[in-house]
Parts: sequence; C-alpha cells; structure tokens
Amino acid sequence: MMSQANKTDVLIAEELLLQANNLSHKFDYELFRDINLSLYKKESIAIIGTSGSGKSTFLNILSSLLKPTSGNVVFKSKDMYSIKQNELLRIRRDDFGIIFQAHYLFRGFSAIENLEIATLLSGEKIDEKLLKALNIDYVINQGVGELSGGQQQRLSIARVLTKKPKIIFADEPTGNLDKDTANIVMNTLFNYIENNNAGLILVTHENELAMKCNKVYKLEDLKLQEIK
Ligand SMILES: Nc1ncnc2c1ncn2[C@@H]1O[C@H](COP(=O)(O)OP(=O)(O)OP(=O)(O)O)[C@@H](O)[C@H]1O
Repeated sequence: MMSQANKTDVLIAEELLLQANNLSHKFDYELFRDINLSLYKKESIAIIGTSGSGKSTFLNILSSLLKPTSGNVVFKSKDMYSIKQNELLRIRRDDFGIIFQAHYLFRGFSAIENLEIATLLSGEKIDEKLLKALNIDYVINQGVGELSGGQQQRLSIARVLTKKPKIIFADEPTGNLDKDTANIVMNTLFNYIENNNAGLILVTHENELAMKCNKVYKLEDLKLQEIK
C-alpha cells in the first residue's frame, strides 16, 4: 500500500505543470545561477527585476525558446532540452501560450482570420465571451493593420488563449495598455488559468501588477529572491 508521504508526492506531481532545476545562464556575463522554480495548476507567478537582470532570458528558457547554459526544465516528466526538436515544437504549439510585446499577428489577414488560424491548429473553437471580455469583439472583421496597438495586443492574447494552452508565458503583456485595459487583460488571464487548470508565468517591471499574482520573485544577484 502507498504510504501517506508517497500519496502526497503523487498528488503534488499531478498538480505540477513545470519545474525548472538548477538553471544557470550566461551570455557575455552571468545572468543567473542555480535557479529553481515550480509552477502548479491554477498558479500565477510574476518575475520582476531591474532592466537587464535577465527576466526575458529566464522566460525564454522556461518557455522552450532558449536552451540554458546548464540545468533543466521539466514539462510532463520530460526534460525539454533533451527531447527531439519536433517533440519540443509540439509542446510549444499544443501546450504553451507565449505572449510577447512584439505580437506575431498575420498582418495581411483580418482579426477573425488570425483567430481562425489558431483554431485550425488546435481544433478548439473561437470563444465569443473571451473576445467580449477583451473588448475586441467589435473589431474582429477589420484588418490587423487597421487595429490600434492595444487592440492588436489584445487580439494576440485572444489568439494565444484560443488554442487553450496549459501554460501561459507572458512578457510585459500589458506594456502598451492603459490601466483599465491592463486590468481587463490581467483578469482575463487569471480567469483563464482558473477555469482551465492552467498556469501563468509573467515578466513585468510593474510591481503593482506583479503583486496580483500568487507568487512574486525578484531576479537579483544571480538568484530568484522570493518577494511574495
Ligand atoms: N541573444 C542574446 N545574446 C547576447 N546577449 C543577450 C541576448 N539576449 C539578451 N542578452 C543580454 O542579456 C541581458 C539580459 O537581457 P534580458 O532581456 O533577459 O533582461 P530583462 O531583465 O528582461 O531586461 P528588460 O527589463 O530591460 O527587458 C542583457 O544585457 C542583454 O543584452
């Protein structure tokens, strides 16, 4: 029979979405050393730190885009940087939602066509409620080039959520937005992870925004310091 301690281990493992172990990275100089991080279902984590401290680099490593100098990132019991490239691409396509400030929308297409592309890849449906919540439901027939910067940003967030990722990685997702719109976007992301058993890792320089997350870490002196 399984002991109580083992049962607890199994339970924690089932709730775990992503685990980073002993991550170190350097470019010309060392950015961080031996960092550990765990993300659980329904959890939001914010990473703060001064400009150039390595926040975006850390997020790129967690989100399958950059192999760390050393250490590993485990998703679904697999070390992402030891598996085959096509398996890694599948994880990125099916399970990860990556939101960057520079949004990669298809400019020759309308807003709705950009969402349809996401549904084709994932087999999911466009969620009208999501478009309403993000206040872009009334512009979906317009060309991407006709949308404002903030509308494009929200459209790219809608496109990421449309494919129903297990983990959302967001680098300054509200960077271009006014406060009210930023709140709408953050509430949409929080509701999404709650309703879909997903997780969120957010990089931001705004402390107020960071503190809305369950956990906050500051990247400083090569380490992640726990703030909340
Ligand atoms: N591909 C790369 N090659 C070489 N150096 C890089 C590369 N990407 C980032 N760096 C360097 O690593 C350092 C950290 O960059 P990063 O973008 O991770 O910081 P950040 O904390 O996100 O900064 P900011 O808040 O200003 O966006 C910077 O000095 C940057 O020049």
